Amino acid sequence: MHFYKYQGTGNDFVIVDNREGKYHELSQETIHKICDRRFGVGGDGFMLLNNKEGYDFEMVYYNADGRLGTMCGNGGRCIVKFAYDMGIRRSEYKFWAVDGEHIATIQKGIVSLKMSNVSTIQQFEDHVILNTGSPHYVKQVTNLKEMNVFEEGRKIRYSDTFKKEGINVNFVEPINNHSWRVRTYERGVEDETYACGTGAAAVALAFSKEEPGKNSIDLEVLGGKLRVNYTKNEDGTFSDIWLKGPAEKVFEGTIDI
Ligand SMILES: N[C@@H](CCC[C@H](N)C(=O)O)C(=O)O
Repeated sequence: MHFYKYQGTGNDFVIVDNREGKYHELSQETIHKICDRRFGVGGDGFMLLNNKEGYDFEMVYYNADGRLGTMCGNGGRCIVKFAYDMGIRRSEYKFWAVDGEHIATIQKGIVSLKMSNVSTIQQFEDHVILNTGSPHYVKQVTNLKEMNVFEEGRKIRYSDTFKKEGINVNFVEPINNHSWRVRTYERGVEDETYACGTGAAAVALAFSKEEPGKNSIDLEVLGGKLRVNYTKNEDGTFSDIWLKGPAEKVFEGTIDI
């Protein structure tokens, strides 16, 4: 199987062009092995680029554990860059993913991806839960640089409340008024990753200003910088959510499956 490896702020993915439909039947075990950093190519996730009527393509996303995933923001940005590199050239992309239609653009190496609208945010005493295409737990902490995100994130992800469905756990610390530092424990990878796009969007919305209006937040993640733009509506819902950042090809090759 010919594969391509892409990364967006260090969130890395193996991508396969499946427009001929040869790879619809890959097993969970095969995908898990491809994503293994010792026995396979290595990646936080695996994606198929499929044909889809009425769209430029369809994105099918699997977590590194080989299970079909919910939406992946950085994966979405990487697959748009992949589509461009494969000759699918558009000024504006329209593609289908597990949570519905997405729009994206590429400008000067920055891939901007429109995320699904968010209507509900659950506020708890010391954390926030919301779904930006994937489920996220967001908690503000101090000394984030020194924190053991793997251990602390894992405790929450495998707590009685979340162990069945799983959740992505984001720890955040403000840098200034418009930027936050974020580190994420990702469900399905079951480890800290260098970035999480739906997590970055979740952090931006979880700590949005009280007043409705347009806003822009910068997120510093282990693998670089992301930006999230959004509109907070009068009724407290969020729309026009854009995830922005770099996405690039790392290498390509073939693997026996
Ligand atoms: N890396 C992601 C999120 C991928 C999905 C996640 N692992 C889950 O199971 O919810 C991103 O960039 O959004």
